[in-house]
Amino acid sequence: MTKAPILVVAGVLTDGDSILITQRFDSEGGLWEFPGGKVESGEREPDALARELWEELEIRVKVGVYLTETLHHYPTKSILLRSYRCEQLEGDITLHCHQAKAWVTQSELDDYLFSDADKPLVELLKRK
Ligand SMILES: Nc1nc2c([nH]c(=O)n2[C@@H]2O[C@H](COP(=O)(O)OP(=O)(O)OP(=O)(O)O)[C@@H](O)[C@H]2O)c(=O)[nH]1
Repeated sequence: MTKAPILVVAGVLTDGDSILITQRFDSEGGLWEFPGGKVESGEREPDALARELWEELEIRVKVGVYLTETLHHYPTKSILLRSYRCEQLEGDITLHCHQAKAWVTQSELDDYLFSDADKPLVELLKRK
């Protein structure tokens, strides 16, 4: 039986020309992604994203425009990844759930290995 996809929200934070990306721990595959996480039952997506960015990075954000969504089937689960632009309002980034962060320009995105679900978003950001 096919399981329902897990709804995940991801935030695209920018500082000038740079975009924030975060790297999972090696024990979780070590791939790069956009910070965010699973939407809890009854939660609005922007609220979930703001909560996740607080939990993961200790920053308060304003969630902005919706960017895109990708339905990706991993071998053991399916993810519906929905991304939004975010503006940092408060806080200094402190990593709680990732091993590294990087601020990268559009052209540098190709230098990082992303989760498969993120590839359409990466392509979109390279064109923006
Ligand atoms: N946050 C985030 N998760 C992503 C991205 N791309 C992607 O495939 N995922 C997957 O989506 C799922 C999100 O899980 P998570 O661990 O970040 O969410 P969470 O904080 O709510 O998890 P928890 O269940 O450990 O509390 C993971 O399986 C992760 O690998 C992405 O760009 N950002």
